[in-house]
Amino acid sequence: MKQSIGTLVILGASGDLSSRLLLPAIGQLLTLHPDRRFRLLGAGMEEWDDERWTSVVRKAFEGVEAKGDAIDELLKDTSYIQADVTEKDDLQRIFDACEGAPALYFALPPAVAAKACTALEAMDRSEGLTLALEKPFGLDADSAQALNTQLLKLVPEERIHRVDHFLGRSTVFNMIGLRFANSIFEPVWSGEHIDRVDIVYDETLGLEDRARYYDGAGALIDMIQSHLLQVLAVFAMEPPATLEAVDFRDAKAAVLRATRVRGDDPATSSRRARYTAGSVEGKTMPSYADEQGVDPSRKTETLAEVVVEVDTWRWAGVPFTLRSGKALGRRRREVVITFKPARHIPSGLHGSVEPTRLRIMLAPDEMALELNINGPGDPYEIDRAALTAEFGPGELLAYAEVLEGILDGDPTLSVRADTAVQCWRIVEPVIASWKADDVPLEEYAAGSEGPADWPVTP
Ligand SMILES: NC(=O)C1=CN([C@@H]2O[C@H](COP(=O)(O)OP(=O)(O)OC[C@H]3O[C@@H](n4cnc5c(N)ncnc54)[C@H](OP(=O)(O)O)[C@@H]3O)[C@@H](O)[C@H]2O)C=CC1
Ligand SMILES: O=C1O[C@H](COP(=O)(O)O)[C@@H](O)[C@H](O)[C@H]1O
Repeated sequence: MKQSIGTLVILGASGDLSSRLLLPAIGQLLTLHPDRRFRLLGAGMEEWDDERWTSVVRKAFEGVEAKGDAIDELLKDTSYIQADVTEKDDLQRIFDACEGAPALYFALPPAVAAKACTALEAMDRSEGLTLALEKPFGLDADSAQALNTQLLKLVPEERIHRVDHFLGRSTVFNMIGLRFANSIFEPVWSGEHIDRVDIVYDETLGLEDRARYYDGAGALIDMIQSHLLQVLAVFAMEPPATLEAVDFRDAKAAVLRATRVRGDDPATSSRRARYTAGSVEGKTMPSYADEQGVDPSRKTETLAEVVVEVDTWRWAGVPFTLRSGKALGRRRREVVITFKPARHIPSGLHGSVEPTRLRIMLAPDEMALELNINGPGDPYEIDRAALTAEFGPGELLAYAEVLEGILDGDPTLSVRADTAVQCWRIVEPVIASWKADDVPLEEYAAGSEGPADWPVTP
C-alpha cells in the first residue's frame, strides 16, 4: 500500500452510485485492508446533515458486513456538506474540510462533472489533489478531448482516474490469466481459429428511478461505449510484457484504436430496442416510455447491439458483437468465443456437431468450454459436453479494486485519456445513424429475450 490520499470526497453523495456501489466498496475495502485510514466526506445537493449521512454510510456498510477499527474510525469522523459542486464557494468549503491530500470522486451526471471542473479551474486547489471521474467520460469525442485538456490544467495526468468499474471485475483479469498462463489458448486466440466473439451484458434490472441520467444516455452510451469496449480491449489485446499500467494500458489502447463499426456501416451493424410493459422475475414492469422522468420522444434505447471489427492482423474479419440491455428475462453476462468448425470430421461419426465454444462468465465468475465428444452408448455418436470451472469471486468488489487504485495513485485500472476519446470515436457513427433514424427503434416486452426477430446470440 502506498496510499497518498487523506480525504476521499464523494461529490453527488446522495445519488444511486454512492449509496449502492461506492459506500459498500469503501466498507469492504476497510474491512479487508484495515491498515488503510482516510476521512470520508459526502457532498451533494440534498439537505442532509451529518447524522443523516452517517446513517446512509452505516446502512451501506451493514450490507457488506463491514467491521473493524478502520470502519469505526471512519464512521466517527465522516461528515456531509450540502453543496452545489459547480459553485466555487461550495467547493472551497469542501476543500477546507479535507485533511491531507483530497481525492474528489465525481459521482455526478457527466454534464455536472464538467461544470464542476470549470469551477475548479478558477480556484486555488489543494496540494496533492486527485480527481476520479465516472463514465461516461464527456458527452462525445470532442467533449471528452476537451475534458482531458481541462483536467490537465487542474492536476497532472497521473492524478486523473477515469473510472470504469468493469476493469475492477476479477473476471476481466481472469481472461488474461486463462489466455496467457496456459499454452493451449493463446495459439488459438485469433481470427485463424475464432469465428466470432459475443460480449453480452443482459440485465434484468429496469430503469431503477435513474431516468434523469439514463434517459439521456441509453444502453449504447451507458454500457457499450464504456464497459463493453473495455472488456473487448482486454480480450483482444496483444500479449503485454507485464501487467503494469504502462504495458496494460498501451495494449488496450492499440486494440481500441483499431476498432470500428463493422463495414463502417452502422445501419447494418447495429440494432436498438426499448422495452414495453411486462414482467421480470415475477415483478411487473411498466413500459420504459411510461417510467417516471422518461421523455419517450427522445427514443432512448434500453437494448443495444453493435457489431465491431478490430482491424489488425490477429482479428481481421472476426465480428465482435457487443450487446447490453435492461429488463430482459434472463441475466446473461458473458464473453462467448465461438471457434471455427473442425476442418474435417471423419465420415462415420454422426450427431450434430456444433462449434467449440468458450464461455467466460462475468459474475458469477465461471467458465465453460463446450466441446463435441463421443458420448456414452453409441461410440460413433457425437454428443455435447461442457468442461466447467469456477474462477471464484475476487477478494474485492469491482469498485473496491478501483478505489484502491485511486487511493494509491495506481492508474492500471483507470482509462487512459486517449482511450476515453477512442471509445467515443467508435460509437459515434452509431449514435449519428440512430439520430437520423437509419436504424428503427424496435420493441420487446420486459421479461423477454429482446425483439423476437433478432438473431439469438450463441
Ligand atoms: N448508478 C449506477 O449503477 C452507476 C452509475 N455510474 C455513473 O455515476 C454517475 C452518477 O450516476 P448515478 O449515481 O446513478 O446518478 P444519480 O442521479 O442517482 O446521482 C447523481 C447525484 O448527483 C447530485 N448532483 C447533481 N447535480 C449536483 C450539483 N450541482 N452539486 C451537487 N450534487 C449534484 C444529485 O443530487 P440531486 O438528486 O439532489 O440533484 C444526485 O445525488 C453517472 O455518470 C453514471 O454513469 C457508473 C456506474 C454505475
Ligand atoms: O455502469 C453501469 O453499470 C451497471 C452494471 O454493472 P454492475 O456491475 O452493477 O452489474 C448498469 O446497471 C448501469 O446501468 C450502468 O450505469
